[in-house]
Amino acid sequence: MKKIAIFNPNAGKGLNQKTLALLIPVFKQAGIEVWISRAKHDIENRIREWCDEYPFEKVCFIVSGGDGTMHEAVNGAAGHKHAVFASIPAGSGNDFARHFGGLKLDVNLPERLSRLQSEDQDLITYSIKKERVAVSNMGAGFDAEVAYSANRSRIKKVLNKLSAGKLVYVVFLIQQLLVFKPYTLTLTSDGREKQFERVWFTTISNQPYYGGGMKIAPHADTKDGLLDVTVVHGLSRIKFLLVFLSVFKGSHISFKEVFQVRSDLVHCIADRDVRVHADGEDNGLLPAGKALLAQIAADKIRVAGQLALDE
Ligand SMILES: Nc1ncnc2c1ncn2[C@@H]1O[C@H](COP(=O)(O)OP(=O)(O)OP(=O)(O)O)[C@@H](O)[C@H]1O
Repeated sequence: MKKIAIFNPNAGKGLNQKTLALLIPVFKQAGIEVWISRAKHDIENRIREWCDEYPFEKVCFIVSGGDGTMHEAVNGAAGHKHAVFASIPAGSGNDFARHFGGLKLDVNLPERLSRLQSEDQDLITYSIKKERVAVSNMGAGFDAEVAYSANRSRIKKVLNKLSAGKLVYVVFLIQQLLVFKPYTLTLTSDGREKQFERVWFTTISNQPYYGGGMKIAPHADTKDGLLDVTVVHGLSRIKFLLVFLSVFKGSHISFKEVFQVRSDLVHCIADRDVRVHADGEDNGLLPAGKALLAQIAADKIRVAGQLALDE
């Protein structure tokens, strides 16, 4: 199997050049090609090229970065049946590795990698302007606005360097709490249509975690062929804050204003333009009245990584 280690030097605290200089010869010796990305979209594009170069060979992409980097990587390999992913969690959130497992970046990585089993896992396909995939979750509303503001802010880079990247989300959570305007949602899931008023956010989850360890869909299972939909609606600003904070523990599901359903196909229409994220990455605005369609992808994603993060 061809093995390629891909590094996003801008994720999290940034790449430690000294560590990498030490590791590159070890990786090469173990037959692992090393590639360092420079700019957004490079990983997606380069992985697509590799998949075209090796159409019938198994290729293991060992990806160092956060959830945004994993989002790029899985989109690059979408439709390629022989791609396997392993994650070196190096971002500020790392929800991919929290659920699927991650590898520590050290000289023993090649040996650990060779012992890992890979398994097929569900993947989300969604379409707004074009068809894309998301591996952990996607959503519309308040959380997408928080992620959008946080990822664009300069303070995230500074806080990441201080290993406090998550703090930026608290800053923008408070800001959005003051300005966010809830929307009306028409949701079709599990074959039924339902309307919700004063919706703060709608999340479509493949796995339990999002936002850096928040248990938004505590019972989500990446092998059940179903998406876990969460709609948080009908709350005052103060009560919404209370419910949102309870997501860290997963206890939000006991509030009557939190609706959850499982479905292989989900259809969302909002009454106003609403911001959408996929794996925490901005996907622009879903225009009012236009449908966001998300479903379990026909093809599974193969992931190697049983050493789940224990944070
Ligand atoms: N292919 C790429 N090559 C280099 N830099 C990238 C690439 N894609 C994104 N970036 C930059 O990397 C940073 C974000 O990476 P990523 O989203 O993986 O990690 P994070 O934001 O630190 O953590 P998380 O997404 O887990 O919260 C941003 O500064 C972004 O501009």
